[in-house]
Amino acid sequence: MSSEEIAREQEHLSRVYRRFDALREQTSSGLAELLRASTAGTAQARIERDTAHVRQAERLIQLNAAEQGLCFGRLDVEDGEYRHIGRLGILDDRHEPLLIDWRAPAARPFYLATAVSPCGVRRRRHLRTDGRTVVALHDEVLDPDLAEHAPDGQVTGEAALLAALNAGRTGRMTDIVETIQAEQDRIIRSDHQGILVVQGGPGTGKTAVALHRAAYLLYAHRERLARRVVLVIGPNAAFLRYIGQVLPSLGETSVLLSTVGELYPGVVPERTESPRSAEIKGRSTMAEVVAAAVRDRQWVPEEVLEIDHENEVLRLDRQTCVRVRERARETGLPHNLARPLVVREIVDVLARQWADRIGADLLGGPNLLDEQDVEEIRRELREGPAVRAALDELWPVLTPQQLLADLFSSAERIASAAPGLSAQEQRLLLRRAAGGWAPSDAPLLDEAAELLGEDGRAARALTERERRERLDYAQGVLDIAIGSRSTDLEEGLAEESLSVHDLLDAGRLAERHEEADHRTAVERAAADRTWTFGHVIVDEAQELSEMAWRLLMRRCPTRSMTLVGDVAQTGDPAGTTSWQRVLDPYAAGRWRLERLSLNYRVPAEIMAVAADVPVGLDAAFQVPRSVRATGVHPRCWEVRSAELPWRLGEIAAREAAGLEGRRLAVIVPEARLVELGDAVTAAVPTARIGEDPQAPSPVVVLSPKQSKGLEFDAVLVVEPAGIADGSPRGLGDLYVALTRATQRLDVVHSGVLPAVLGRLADGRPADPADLDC
Ligand SMILES: Nc1ncnc2c1ncn2[C@@H]1O[C@H](COP(=O)(O)OP(=O)(O)OP(=O)(O)O)[C@@H](O)[C@H]1O
Repeated sequence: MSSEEIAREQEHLSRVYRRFDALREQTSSGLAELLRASTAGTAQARIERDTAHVRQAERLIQLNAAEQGLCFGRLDVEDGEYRHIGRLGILDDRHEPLLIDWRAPAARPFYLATAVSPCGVRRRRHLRTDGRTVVALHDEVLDPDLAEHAPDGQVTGEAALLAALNAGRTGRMTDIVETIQAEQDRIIRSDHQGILVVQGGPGTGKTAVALHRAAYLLYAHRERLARRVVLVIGPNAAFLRYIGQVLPSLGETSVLLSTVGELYPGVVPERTESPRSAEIKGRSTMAEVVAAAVRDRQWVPEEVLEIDHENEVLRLDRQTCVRVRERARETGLPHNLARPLVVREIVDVLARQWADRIGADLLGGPNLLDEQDVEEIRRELREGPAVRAALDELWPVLTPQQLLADLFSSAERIASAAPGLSAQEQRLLLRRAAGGWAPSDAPLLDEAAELLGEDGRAARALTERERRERLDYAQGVLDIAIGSRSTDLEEGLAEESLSVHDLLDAGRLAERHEEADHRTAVERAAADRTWTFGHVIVDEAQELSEMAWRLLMRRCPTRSMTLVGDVAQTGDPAGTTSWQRVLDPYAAGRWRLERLSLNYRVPAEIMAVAADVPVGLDAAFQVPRSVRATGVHPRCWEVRSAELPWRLGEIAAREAAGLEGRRLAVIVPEARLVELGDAVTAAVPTARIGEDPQAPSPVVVLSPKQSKGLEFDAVLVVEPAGIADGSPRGLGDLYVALTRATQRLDVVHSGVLPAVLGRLADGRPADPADLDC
């Protein structure tokens, strides 16, 4: 590329940055002014100031995020005009576009135009920058006339893409705004309103597409989505850390990243459990089990319930209790909300019994007590400890935590609530009441919360008490103000002058002292179980259980969702191998399936080895086509079974020594994670077992499940047969393990290789041509 051309681009880039700096300065001083502004004023004025504050702060975040690689492309269009494309839109002083946001319609041809279908584009240019300096240009000439005269005959095609794909991995996913491909762009900007499912093999950019779709939707529907927040669900904490920087780097903060297990506010899922019990708890039939567990707590005595009252005994017979229980159930109210009815009816029965006894006319006349007396008896009974204890037995107030802890710690309760489970399955649910929660509990807690209902009375009482306290305080302030009024004023004058009371009553003063909720929408969404999100994105969606889907659907009644996954990679026994089975119950006929077919992560040589694995699962699977080959073929090491740990350590140490800042994952059968992990860490002290969600290490030892969604420069897959046989979905796990590498794959085994790795077993170097590269 000629140096004049680079100089011309540099001139434009410098102009863009000058304007960018001015905008940032303006935004940050506007923000500082808002912060300095007094906190006085009407509630309305405060709301307006808070809104302006949030807007300015968001704008500043967007500007800061966009600084690196601010402008990355240029489109030359047919009328001789050109547009620069970047991370955000910037206008000059005369409101002419200096830079177009990558999400704006005018930028779209940058991602879609091809030589066959140029979309009015003559040339697409990628700018490579270092800080604020243009260092290289890559042109793609889409107009045949122009191509003939292109300088140095440069038609660089996919140079920017390949540069991005060949770069070393840092343990943090980066955005792909500069190189989004046409099939990805179509999904990112899809205007489908309901559930969009993106099915694609490993490395096809599903995660990248999902995150860029979130950024696009926030751009296109900012008002609605920023208020309601976008929820992004990932499989585990390490994965969320891996993707955590992508949306902030695009200036988007109205996004909550979470696992399903963390979606029940206040519960941190730390308990480990077997995949088998997680699978049982993930079944949709568990909704019925939870409902039955609630019903089981609505107790009636076998014959009579006796209640001590003032040294006498009141009696509730079974029939009465059954009648009250049925009436409460018939209301259709959640359990806790139906309790007042139960209390009312039971107390009434007892009060009448007591009144009959103490108000009886010994001469046989009518009862001597009037309705007021009976009302007094009701009040006394309601407050009596014995009656309260009886009510707690008949219809206790329950929290979801209490309900499930009681259920899972009692074989008897499990047997009663889950008669459909075999005795062995019931045993798998049994556990100690203490010990916290597992990820599979969150959907059950949520289900229980729906059935129990929040008992809002306590919260309402608290709000009322706080309001009264504020009023009392305000009244006190006014009284002090009146008390301290000057006494020097002449009488007449004092009457005429306005008092504080005339200007402000206690109610309005109290309102001023009301604490504003300064939490962001994302913080509020995270703390609120009943929050409904503007859009929900689910990554590795094939792994979610039926119960997890029930929870997510409740959080998104509009069904505005993007689900990305690969049913060939399903590893969790609770997960699915059919989108239809998962979605039809919630949105039959209203979900759309899109496919991604190109593999950006895994080089052709590795895919040639991995390609037969999903075919072993289902012959209909289409393996994605790799966009690049590296010339590096996977290697296979056979070692003696007894020697595996130390030989693995030796191989890992050799690989680690040649990493040069790159990252290596050693993926082992889950059952041998600790044993083989120890062997690797003994040989490579910097290695870690399990990806650290806080900081990645250059060498990590992972189970296939832990490696899901992640990628590394080099991968060592250990004992593939152990992975394939390790669980009912073992082939899915093996496919995941084999497709994590961006550069090189090695396989270490002691036993026979699984048949699906035939190409590796043949010792034939994998041939990229097999994948139609
Ligand atoms: N258009 C693109 N430009 C540059 N890099 C891309 C592009 N598309 C995907 N990638 C890169 O390819 C790699 C794989 O992408 P991603 O993790 O999104 O794939 P995936 O389909 O979610 O994979 P898996 O199902 O195996 O987890 C990532 O490093 C991503 O940044």
